[in-house]
Amino acid sequence: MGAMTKAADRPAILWFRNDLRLADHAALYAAVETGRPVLPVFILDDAASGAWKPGGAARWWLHHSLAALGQALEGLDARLVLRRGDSVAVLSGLVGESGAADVFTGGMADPWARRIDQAAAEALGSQGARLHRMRTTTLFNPESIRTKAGGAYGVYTPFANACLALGGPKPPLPAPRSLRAAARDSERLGDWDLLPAKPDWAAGLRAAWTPGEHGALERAEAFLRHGLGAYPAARDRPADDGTSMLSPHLHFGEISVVQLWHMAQRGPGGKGRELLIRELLWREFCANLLWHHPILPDAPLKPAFAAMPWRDDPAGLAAWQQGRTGVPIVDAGMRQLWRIGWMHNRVRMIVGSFLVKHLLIPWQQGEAWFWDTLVDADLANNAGNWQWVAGCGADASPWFRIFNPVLQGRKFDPEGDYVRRWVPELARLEARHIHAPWEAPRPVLSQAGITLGQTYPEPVVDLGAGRERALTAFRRIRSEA
Ligand SMILES: Cc1cc2nc3c(=O)[nH]c(=O)nc-3n(C[C@H](O)[C@H](O)[C@H](O)COP(=O)(O)OP(=O)(O)OC[C@H]3O[C@@H](n4cnc5c(N)ncnc54)[C@H](O)[C@@H]3O)c2cc1C
Repeated sequence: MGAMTKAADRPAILWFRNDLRLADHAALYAAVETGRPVLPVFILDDAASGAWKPGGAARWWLHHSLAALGQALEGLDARLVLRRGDSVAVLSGLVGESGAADVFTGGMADPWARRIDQAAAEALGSQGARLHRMRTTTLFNPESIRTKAGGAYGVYTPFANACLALGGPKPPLPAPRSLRAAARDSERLGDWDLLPAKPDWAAGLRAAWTPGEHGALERAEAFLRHGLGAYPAARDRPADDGTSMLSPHLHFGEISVVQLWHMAQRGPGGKGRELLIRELLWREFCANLLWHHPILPDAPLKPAFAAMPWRDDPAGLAAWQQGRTGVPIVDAGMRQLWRIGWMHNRVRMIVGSFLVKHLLIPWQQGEAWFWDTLVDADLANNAGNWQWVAGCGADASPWFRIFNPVLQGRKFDPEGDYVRRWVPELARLEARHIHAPWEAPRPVLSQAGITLGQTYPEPVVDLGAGRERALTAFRRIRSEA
């Protein structure tokens, strides 16, 4: 069939990955520009991604995002082709079936995806077709941000300054107005079992989010209009919902970071814009780290940390995962994560520090739990930030600086409203006790309906002792770290 197809009718395959949108999509744009019919495809390849296949919360999001993309394509009289299996085999099959000569794609700097890219380029080449890889998920090409000596940046600030010196990314590309679509058989999204069924734990996710390009743009516009001004003050107070909550939309590429950058330039700006751009550059930095250090999700960038005397503590890990550590700000964060698949950044730092320092549990175990429960689970951001929290990353917080979760709670949740929202059994406790209920006088606790050890746990670790244990462990590897 391939050889029989007239050149002008040979479709261009558009292989969607974590760039599930129509606007500012360099690969889609290039496919449309060929003037040939476009065959849009998404491949679910759980075997290739291995341990890093999308976790439970991300699968929920992926289902809805693909449904939204499918609908948007139908608006252009095109049909999204869904296939499951080995990416290279699926692409080769589609090229064989359709006679396509070109496959356009973007997305995915993840090491497993880069391996697929290489294998796909070779396989398609042997069929007389070409893989065109475009940039759709980052501001800049990771190879283009280099130190003066030509190396990769390991520290955020000079990296961010190098990006800013480039003067920002090019303006975003428009979404295609029309599409000459090619069609092939598609699997049914419902058959992929991406949604939880028994039990259906996704009620909180459904209430909190609207996956898809439309939902992403609405959230971005609302945040830029109403949230950016207050962002500098509100972004560190988890009770205020003062951040954009765009991370899952950015991870799945329902809005591009380039679009967001340019949208942010239009408004009044000021400090809020500057800080938002700085955060987008943290995302870029993590992507860059993963590009240059594919081991980032698995092993410490500072090799001395491989000798860290971590503890094996299944009970401590379970208490942390379930939000039952007895440390209110930690439990609030972990329960927010469980309920809506997202946690405020300040609290991510607190719960991360508590796990790796006070409990001395390996950061990879926290990383894995986040991977399964975050709707924004992103290989680069998750690994980069866990390494930062653990002190073993490229540009990490010093190991000996150990967050005190009580002081962090009092500083960033002074009224205790965030704790009250997510840990309702503490809701009646006054603000001055809410971050350390074990220090509250017994009558105060009983007036608030709390019996420690029964209605709410005693702390799983004495904070002072946990801190000392962590420092001792660190001293053992310090000479090399
Ligand atoms: C232990 C730990 C694990 C994390 N895991 C992830 C993850 O899997 N996926 C993820 O997207 N973020 C992760 N982060 C980073 C950060 O917490 C989230 O990006 C942020 O909370 C998302 O909320 P927002 O969209 O409202 O952020 P905003 O403050 O509105 O920031 C806008 C965007 O900037 C980017 N950004 C902000 N902070 C960071 C950061 N520290 N590192 C990288 N990018 C950042 C995100 O894309 C975010 O959507 C992690 C942080 C920690 C401490």
